Amino acid sequence: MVRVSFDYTNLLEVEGGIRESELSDLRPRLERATDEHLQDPPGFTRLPHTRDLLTPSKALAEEIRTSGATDFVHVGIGGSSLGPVALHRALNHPYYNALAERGGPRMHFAENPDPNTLHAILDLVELESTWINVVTKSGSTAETMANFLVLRRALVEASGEAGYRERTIFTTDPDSGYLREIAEREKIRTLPIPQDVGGRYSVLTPVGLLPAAVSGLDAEALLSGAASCANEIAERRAEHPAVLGAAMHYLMDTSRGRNIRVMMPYADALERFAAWFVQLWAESLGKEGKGSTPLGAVGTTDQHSQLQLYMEGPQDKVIELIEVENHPNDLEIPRAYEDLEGVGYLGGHTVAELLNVECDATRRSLAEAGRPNCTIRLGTVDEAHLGYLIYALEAQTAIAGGLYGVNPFDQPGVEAGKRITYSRMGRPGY
Ligand SMILES: O=P(O)(O)OC[C@H]1O[C@](O)(CO)[C@@H](O)[C@@H]1O
Repeated sequence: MVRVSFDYTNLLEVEGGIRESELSDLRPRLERATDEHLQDPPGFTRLPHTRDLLTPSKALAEEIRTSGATDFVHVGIGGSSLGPVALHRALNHPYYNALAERGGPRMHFAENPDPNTLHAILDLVELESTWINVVTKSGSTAETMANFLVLRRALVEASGEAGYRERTIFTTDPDSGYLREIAEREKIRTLPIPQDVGGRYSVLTPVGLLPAAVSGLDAEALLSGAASCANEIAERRAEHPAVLGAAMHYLMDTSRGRNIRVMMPYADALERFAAWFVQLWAESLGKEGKGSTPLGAVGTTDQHSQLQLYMEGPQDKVIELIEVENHPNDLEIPRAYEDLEGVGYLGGHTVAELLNVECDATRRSLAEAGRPNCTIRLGTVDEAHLGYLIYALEAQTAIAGGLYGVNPFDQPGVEAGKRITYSRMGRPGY
C-alpha cells in the first residue's frame, strides 16, 4: 500500500503564511486549471495506465542482465537523465557499483560533457561487456551526442562494429531526429519516447523504465504507484492535496513574495530526486517573467549548511520537507559512554529516529520563526511510493502552469545558448 501525504499546516498557520480567504479566492481558478488538465490530458498522464512501453523495456533489460553485462552506461542529460539517476540513487545500494555481488551490471551515467567524468567511466568499465544506452528525445543534444561519440569509438575499438551494434540502444523519438537516422543506418535497437511526452515528464517512459529494470528495480511497481496517484486525482480533482499544492506554491510566490521553493528530503536516497524536481518545476514554469525558483537540499546535512539562512535570512523561501516514515535498513545506535551526557543519550535510539526527530525539529523551529514550510510524508522509499510522488509532482506542476498562465510543456529560453554553442562548434547552418 502506498502512503503519501501532503501537509500544508505550516503554510496556513504561520505568520506570513497563506490566508484561508486567499485560498478560497483562488479556488475557482484552481478548479478551472484542474478541469482543463483532466479534460485535455497531457501525454504523461497516459503513462501509468499502459504497459506498452514497459513490456519492451523489461524484455531488453532482461536480455542485458542475462548477457553477462558488467557495465551499463546511460548517456543523456536533463530530462533524459535526471529521472533515471534519481531512481537509481533512491532505490539501489548507494555503493552499488562497488558491491562484489550485484544483481546486474554496474550503472554509470554520462550526463555532462565533462572529460574527467567520461574518462572515469571509461577507466572503470569492462568495455567488452559494456552496454550503452543513448537517450535523447530530440536526437541531437550536443552534450549527449559528444558523450555518445566518445563511448562509441571506445566500444568499436574494444569489440568491433558488431559488438558496438549489439550492445548499443537508442532511446529517442519514434520517428524523427539524427539518432533515429543513425539507428536506421547502423541497425541499432531503439526504444521510443512518445512524441507528446517532454523530457522532464518522461521518467515513466523507457527513459526511466529501461535503466530501472536493468538495475533490477521493479518498474511495474513504479507505474502502479503512479497509477494510484492518477486515479486519486481523477476522483478528487482540485481537492487532491497534490493539486492543492499547485495553489499553495503559486500563492506563496505571487502573494507572499516567497519565490524560492526549497525541496529538502530527510533521506540521502532522495537527494537526486530533488534535482529531478528542480528541472520539472524550473523548466515548466520559469517563463514570461513568472515562476518560482526550485532548489534542492538534503536533511540533516543542509541543517549544518543552509538552515541558518532559512531561519533568519530573507523571507523569500518556502521549505518543503520530505519525511520518510519507515527508512529502509534502519540501525540501532548502541548504548555506550553512558556517563557522558552529551553522547550517552543517543544509545538505544535508532539512526532513522534521529533523522526524523531532526526533520520534525526543523519543521517546528521554522514555523516558530514564522518561516512557512510544508511536508510531504512518504511511508517508505520504494518504487511504488516514488511512482506516486513522481506523478503527483508532475500533475502539480502542469496544473501550476494553468495558474501562472504559462505553457508548462515548452522551454523556449534554452534555445539561444544552444544556437551560440552550435555556431561556435561549427555546426552547419548556425
Ligand atoms: O532529450 P534531449 O532532447 O536530449 O533533451 C535533453 C534536455 O534538454 C532540454 O531540451 C533543455 O535544453 C530539456 O528540456 C531536455 O530534458
